[in-house]
Amino acid sequence: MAEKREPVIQVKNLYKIYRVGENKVRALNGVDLKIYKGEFCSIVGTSGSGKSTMLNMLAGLEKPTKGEIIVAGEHLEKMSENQLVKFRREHVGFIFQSFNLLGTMDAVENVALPLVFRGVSKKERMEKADKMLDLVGLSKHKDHRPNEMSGGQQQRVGVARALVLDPEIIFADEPTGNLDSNTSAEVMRLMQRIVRERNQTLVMVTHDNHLASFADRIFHIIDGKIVKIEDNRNKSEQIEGE
Ligand SMILES: Nc1ncnc2c1ncn2[C@@H]1O[C@H](COP(=O)(O)OP(=O)(O)OP(=O)(O)O)[C@@H](O)[C@H]1O
Repeated sequence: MAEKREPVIQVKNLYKIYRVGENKVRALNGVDLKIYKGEFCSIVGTSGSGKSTMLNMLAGLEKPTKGEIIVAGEHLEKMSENQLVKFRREHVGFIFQSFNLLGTMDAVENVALPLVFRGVSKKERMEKADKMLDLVGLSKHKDHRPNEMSGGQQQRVGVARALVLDPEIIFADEPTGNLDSNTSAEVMRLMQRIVRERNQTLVMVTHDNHLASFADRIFHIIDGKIVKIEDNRNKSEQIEGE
């Protein structure tokens, strides 16, 4: 059972409170959750519910007001900025809504780019990027630039680029926000398959219940609180901690 395994992400009593003038906004208002290795989890909620804040905390992009965030055995809330940069480089991959591809580079070069910062040789970079593009079904588009590809193809390049470093955890913020519903479903199925095959952990935030349902488990967030966890694998519902 998943519950017996060590979680790769654990959040305890997490709060993020923003001050806006005289007011306090409780973006996260006491969150507890566990995510296990190999899971595809989605965090779903309406605009302003706290999804992006949650993802930023889990990825070490922002500091909490209170609480613990333990990712890959490390306490993020205790880290300095420099330690967080190192943590992200070593453990985390990102898939963005806007793809963030470089227009002057072709698909292989875009996918190989993160490896440049790792000091990987050119030959090895190209080989790895080439393999990743095969994995995401873009074997025929390797020398295409972003403006010579469809939105779905561009996002598949984005997925390949996030995975080329073989990160333990991948974070995706509305990864198909710019795509039509059929293409979105295709990208979801692709992410689902790859994460399963490679036993990676994927955390996605979205406002879209249908897209969220592609995940193994779905965390519903309202006003900075997880109100329900759906388990798609056995279709039962559970409340965290029970
Ligand atoms: N830097 C900030 N300063 C003040 N308030 C903030 C800040 N960032 C977020 N908030 C507030 O915190 C709450 C949660 O915001 P968050 O961006 O996490 O929501 P979200 O669910 O991702 O929404 P969306 O789907 O619209 O992106 C909102 O009320 C928002 O106004």
